[in-house]
Amino acid sequence: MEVGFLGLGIMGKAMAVNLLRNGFKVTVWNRTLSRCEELVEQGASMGSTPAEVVKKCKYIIAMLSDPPAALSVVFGKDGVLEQMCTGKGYIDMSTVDTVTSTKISEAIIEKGGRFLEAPVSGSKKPAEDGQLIILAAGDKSLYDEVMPSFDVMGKKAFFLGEVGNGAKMKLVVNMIMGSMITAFSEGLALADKSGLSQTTLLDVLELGAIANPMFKLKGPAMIQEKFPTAFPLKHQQKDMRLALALGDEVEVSMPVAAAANEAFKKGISLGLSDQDFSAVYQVVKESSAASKV
Ligand SMILES: NC(=O)C1=CN([C@@H]2O[C@H](COP(=O)(O)OP(=O)(O)OC[C@H]3O[C@@H](n4cnc5c(N)ncnc54)[C@H](OP(=O)(O)O)[C@@H]3O)[C@@H](O)[C@H]2O)C=CC1
Ligand SMILES: O=CC(=O)O
Repeated sequence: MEVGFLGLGIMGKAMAVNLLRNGFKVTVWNRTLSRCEELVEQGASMGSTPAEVVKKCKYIIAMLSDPPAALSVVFGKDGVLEQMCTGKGYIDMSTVDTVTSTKISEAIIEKGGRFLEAPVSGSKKPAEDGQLIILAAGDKSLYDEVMPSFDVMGKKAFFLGEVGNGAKMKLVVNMIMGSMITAFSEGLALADKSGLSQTTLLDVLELGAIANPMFKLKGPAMIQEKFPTAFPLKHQQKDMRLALALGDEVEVSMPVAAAANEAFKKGISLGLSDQDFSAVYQVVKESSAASKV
C-alpha cells in the first residue's frame, strides 16, 4: 500500500517510520522540509509540497499540530485541495475540533475525494510501538480500506460514525487527561510540602483504585522535575481549550477542566510550551511559592 504522510513532528515521524518498517511505500512532506531527511534515509520518498504528495498517492495521512495547521495544509497554496480528486482518500489524524474537521471534510468531498478524521490516543512511545488507539469517523469505506495502516500504527481502531465524533471523543479523553495530570501535580506538591515522601505516594497510588499508566510513567520523572517531551504542554492546552469550547456548545459545566486549562495557560506564559505536559507540576509549584509571598 502506498501512502502520503504530511507532518513529521513527534507523532508523525514515529507513525511514518512504523509504516515504512512494515512494508508501506511512504511519501512524506513536512513544513520544515529538512525533517524529511531522516525518513528518506529509511526508505521514504519526499514531496516538496502537500499538493505534490496528494498527486502521487491514493491515500494521504496528516498529523499536524492544531486547527490552523490542519486548515493551512489543506486550503493553502500548494495545499491538499489543489490535487484532491475522485479516487483519493484524506485521513486527518491531528487533534482538532469538529468545526475544523467538518470544514476539511466538506472541501475534500466537494473535490470528489473521501475523508476520515482519525485522531489518536497514546503518545510518543505508543506511536513508536504501533500501539495507538485510533478514533476514526467519516467515510466507512475509506476506514475499511486503510485498516492495514491502522493495524500497523495502532492497537485498536474505533469507527465512531459521522465526522466530528472522532474529534469529540479525542477532546473528551484529553480533557480528562489534562485534569488528571493537574490533580496529580497538586498531590505531588501537597505530599512534598506535608513532609511525605513523593516516592512513597507513587507506591501507594500504584496499589490502589486510582492507579493508572500515566501516573506510573510520568510520576518518577516529575518528582525529579524532569519533563522529557512526549506530549507538548502547548498541545495539551490546545486540547483543553477545544474541549471547553465543546462544553460551552453542549452546555456542560466543567469547572475542573477550566481550572486545569488555566494551569496550562500559565505554563505557556512561563515558557513551558515545548516541555512535556507533565511540566504543569512546575506551574503548581510556582503558584504555591507565589501564594506564600
Ligand atoms: N505528542 C503526543 O503525545 C500526541 C499528540 N497528538 C496530537 O497529534 C498532533 C501532532 O502532535 P505532535 O507530533 O506531538 O506535534 P509536534 O509539535 O511535534 O508536530 C507538529 C507538526 O505540525 C506541523 N505544523 C505546525 N504548524 C504548521 C503549519 N502552519 N503548516 C504546516 N505544518 C505545520 C509541524 O511542522 P514543523 O516541523 O515545520 O514545525 C510538525 O510537523 C497534535 O494535534 C497533537 O495534539 C495526539 C496524541 C498524542
Ligand atoms: O494526546 C495525547 C495523548 O497522550 O493521547
